[in-house]
Amino acid sequence: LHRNRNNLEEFIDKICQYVIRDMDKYGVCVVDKFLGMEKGLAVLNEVLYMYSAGLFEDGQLVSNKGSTNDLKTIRGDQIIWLDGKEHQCQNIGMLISRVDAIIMRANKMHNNGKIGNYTINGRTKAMVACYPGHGSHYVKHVDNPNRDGRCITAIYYLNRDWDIKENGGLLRIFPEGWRDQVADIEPLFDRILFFWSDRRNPHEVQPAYKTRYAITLWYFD
Ligand SMILES: O=C(O)CNC(=O)c1n[nH]c2ccccc2c1=O
Ligand SMILES: [Fe+2]
Repeated sequence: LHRNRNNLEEFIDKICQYVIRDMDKYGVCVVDKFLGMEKGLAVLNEVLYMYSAGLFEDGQLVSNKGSTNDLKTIRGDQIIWLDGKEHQCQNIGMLISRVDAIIMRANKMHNNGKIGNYTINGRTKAMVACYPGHGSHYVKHVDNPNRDGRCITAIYYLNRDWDIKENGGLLRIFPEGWRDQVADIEPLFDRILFFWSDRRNPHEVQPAYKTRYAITLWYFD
């Protein structure tokens, strides 16, 4: 266990350098193979179990232009809020503590205890979101447009064998200052994404045609 702990510490340090550099440079950072296959699957199985148990709240109704241009209301994202200490959520809890470790370490390591210009001192619970397919999407938005305290969005994706052409569900970020460039992020299994939550990063979830799961944490300063 001791050896694993060292590896974990080293891993967290490495990821942390990467997050600090990319957040400073782009305001967006993607890390793949965040937990590894075994732990990633354990998190996915807990999410699937809760979904099959009907624990997700009903998705918000989103009006969608139907094929004949009539307004079709479809169910958008369905969510459940967790603190990771619930029964049957210990792997989700482990994921949350790994992300916390990265953010807290980045806080310490970077220009006297700040990441960007923030001193992170808290976060929301974890929001597990499911886009049920059938074109469910999320319109272009800013997570924190009016200084509600959230400064970093962290999204962990759980979608195995995801084919963006077939299944859609692309996350497109329109980073401020990138002119007409965009950041297209596929919601791939065991991928984690960080970005500044404020107006620097308007983003949208394009229509998904297969069930699409993600776990989001928002960090406060
Ligand atoms: O899943 C993604 O790739 C990006 N997802 C989002 O930007 C996103 N942003 N804000 C929300 C607020 C409430 C419920 C779901 C969401 C949501 O999926
Ligand atoms: Fe968002």
